[in-house]
Amino acid sequence: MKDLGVMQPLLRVEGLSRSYGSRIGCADVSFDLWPGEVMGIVGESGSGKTTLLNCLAGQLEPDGGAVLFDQGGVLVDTVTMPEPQRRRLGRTDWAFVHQHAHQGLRMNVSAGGNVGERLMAVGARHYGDIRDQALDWLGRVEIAGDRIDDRPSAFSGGMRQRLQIARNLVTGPRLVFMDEPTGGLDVSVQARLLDLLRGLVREMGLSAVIVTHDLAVVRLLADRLMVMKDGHVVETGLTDQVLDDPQHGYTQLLVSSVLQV
Ligand SMILES: Nc1ncnc2c1ncn2[C@@H]1O[C@H](COP(=O)(O)OP(=O)(O)OP(=O)(O)O)[C@@H](O)[C@H]1O
Repeated sequence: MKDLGVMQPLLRVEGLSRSYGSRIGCADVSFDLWPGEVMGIVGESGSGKTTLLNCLAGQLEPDGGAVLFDQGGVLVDTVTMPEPQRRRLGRTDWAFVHQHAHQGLRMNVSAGGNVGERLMAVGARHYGDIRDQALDWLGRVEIAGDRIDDRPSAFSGGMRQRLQIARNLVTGPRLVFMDEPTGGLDVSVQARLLDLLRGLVREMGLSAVIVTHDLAVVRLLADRLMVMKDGHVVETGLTDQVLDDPQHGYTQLLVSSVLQV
């Protein structure tokens, strides 16, 4: 029999809340994320998805609650840890894919440099190795190797987003946060990107938290789903279960596309 006693979540979120004055951003959010699991967070505009993601990723200070991350078998609260330690996590164990690629890329640095920089942040020093790995990753995100010295400002929206993904995944992070990774792109470009992301998630066994208002994105990528409304989690469960048999009235509206999300 499997010893379930030794299993520990990668991330444990407890009672996370953040308000903006009297306006609720997110309130009392709790969940566990297991290694290799992808959690989708859905909800209409203004439901608190981005606030929650930013609090999880240490980019926004919550008013209360804990974000515990597994470090060598111990769950450490990343909210109360010293800032330099949290920044280090952001460079090593965590990755953040922004909706707008320019927020996650250095637009005036070459594509290879954008990828190589992350490797250097975790200690890589050998120029040849860094370039080889960058080249390999450009290939994995379907960017031709001869574009390695081009700047992302010369790339299309889809290419920029794929480059941002390469930059984030090259170091093998243990947890990836994604904010609307396919948002703002043409539909055909979205489909290709989604396909690519699905391949990478499966191949690398990625643990991720993905915020989106696009149910097709969670259908393809997320194992589990959290539905948010007015800052609160109203429903949570396995993705297919929630989408095929939504229990909460709000989720039913969301799934039946009555709500404009
Ligand atoms: N900087 C801010 N100042 C004041 N209120 C904010 C701020 N950021 C978000 N809010 C409010 O917090 C609530 C949640 O917003 P949030 O951006 O987290 O939602 P969202 O689900 O990510 O929306 P969208 O899908 O449109 O990005 C909203 O009522 C929003 O108006």
